[in-house]
Amino acid sequence: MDFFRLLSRGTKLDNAEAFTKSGKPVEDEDNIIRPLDFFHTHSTPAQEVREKEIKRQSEPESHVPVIPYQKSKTTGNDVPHPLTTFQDLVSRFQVSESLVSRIKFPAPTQIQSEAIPGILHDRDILASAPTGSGKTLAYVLPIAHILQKGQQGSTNGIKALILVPTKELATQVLEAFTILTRGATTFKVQVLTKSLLARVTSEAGAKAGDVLIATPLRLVRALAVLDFGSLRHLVLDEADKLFDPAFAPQTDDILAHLRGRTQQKIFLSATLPSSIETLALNLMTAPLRILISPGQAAATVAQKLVYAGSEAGKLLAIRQMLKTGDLTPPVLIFLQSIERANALFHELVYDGVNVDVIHGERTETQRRAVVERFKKAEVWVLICTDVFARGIDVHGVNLVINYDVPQSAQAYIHRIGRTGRAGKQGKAVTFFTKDDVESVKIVVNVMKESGCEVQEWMTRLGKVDKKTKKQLKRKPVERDDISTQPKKRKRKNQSRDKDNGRELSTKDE
Ligand SMILES: Nc1ncnc2c1ncn2[C@@H]1O[C@H](COP(=O)(O)OP(=O)(O)OP(=O)(O)O)[C@@H](O)[C@H]1O
Repeated sequence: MDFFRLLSRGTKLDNAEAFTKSGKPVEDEDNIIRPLDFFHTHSTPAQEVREKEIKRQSEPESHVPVIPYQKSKTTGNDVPHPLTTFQDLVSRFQVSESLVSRIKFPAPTQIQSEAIPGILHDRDILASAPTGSGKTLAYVLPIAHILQKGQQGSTNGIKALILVPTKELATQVLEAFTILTRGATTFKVQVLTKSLLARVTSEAGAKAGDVLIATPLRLVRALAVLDFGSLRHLVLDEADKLFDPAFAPQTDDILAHLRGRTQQKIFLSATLPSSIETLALNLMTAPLRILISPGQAAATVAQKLVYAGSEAGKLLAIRQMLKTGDLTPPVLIFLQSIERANALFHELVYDGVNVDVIHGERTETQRRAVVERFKKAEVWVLICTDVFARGIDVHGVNLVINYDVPQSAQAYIHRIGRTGRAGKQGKAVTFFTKDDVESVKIVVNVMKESGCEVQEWMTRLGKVDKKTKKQLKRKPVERDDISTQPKKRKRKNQSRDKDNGRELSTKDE
């Protein structure tokens, strides 16, 4: 096949050694894995690197990097002047000195600079800006100011509703509000947890807070009992995800329920396909459309494609990286299904790696605990499905590995966007095999769009047609089993994983 002829020419030019599954060098093009050259720039032992990372996390605020500005376009009527400094908020918008003093960053990021004045001027906002560019603060800050100033009056209902696709992201948005308003808040921010849902649905008059952060699946069950009479701001964070088939029915119900009540709509994401843009613009009034490097991966992520030959080659590559100390923690590894994530988890646990796994079949408590442990650096390698691809901000993730090629450009951009955040540098590696002949084109295209250096064979791949793109989104590539474990142990692991799943159906939402 032409693709593999191109590929083999490209990889040979790489001047990299090739290995069989057994670790012996070979000439053969099949079943090969090539060393990941850019990892070889540092080979510090993992423990030492970890200590450095912890030290870096506790650096004083003055070391916070300024996120560089990128190509942007803001359109709409009467586009407000961008914000130059956070201090401008005091003179231009009478934001309190105490609120501004809690911002720990030296300057607003580009999206903050463009969106904050728009929100404070009461405009609807449709914004696309790269992963890790500070979109959360871009809406949390102005909403906190408006609520603190008491411009809402003293009614009891929900004044701001923030919709997000995952519970982890909901918790993160709550933290952003808490950091900004700690000790001085005149309003209450709540996540619609299982217990809050139970309270508002069973106790007459139970309050859901001034700001409610919710996932669509849970919110839709509480719509009838929540008081949206004073709603002023509706934020859809990861807006495109909230309109994809997994959430669209609930998101539609929520928007229909709120029709006519919401005063300001703010939709954000790092990826806004044109269909979602059209849909969003139809829901808005005289919006500001802010596009910062739309459809591109964050410029701070060094992207790399690695031909792994076969499924066994991928596992070998991971083991090789572990051996050489190239798997510098914290690391995220994405797989296409829960079953595969569990299988890789059992392989790496068996290898003695400090690893955990997060996906939709783990209970809410387990998910919370895993994220906490990963944030505290108690877990070094976190295996995940796309449930962890959106919005999650873990300080200093060094490396994202796409063990399985993602099924869309959006999934790829969000997955690799877990590294290279807030102006820091990160690395992303995508393994592919001959099963990925179409999906790898999507990755190459994003690499080209993001200005990455691409090898000669990549430039000849062409694009995926629309039909194939749709098929890929709907149905993941069928792959060989990951597990190398004896049948008996494999069955034991699978039954333990199933128990986790059963626990989910009774304990989780
Ligand atoms: N002005 C700023 N300067 C430097 N860092 C900032 C600034 N504002 C926010 N950050 C930090 O940048 C990181 C990424 O922010 P945030 O999670 O809001 O990104 P995002 O654009 O929403 O990303 P994603 O698209 O992945 O959800 C956070 O750790 C945040 O604290």
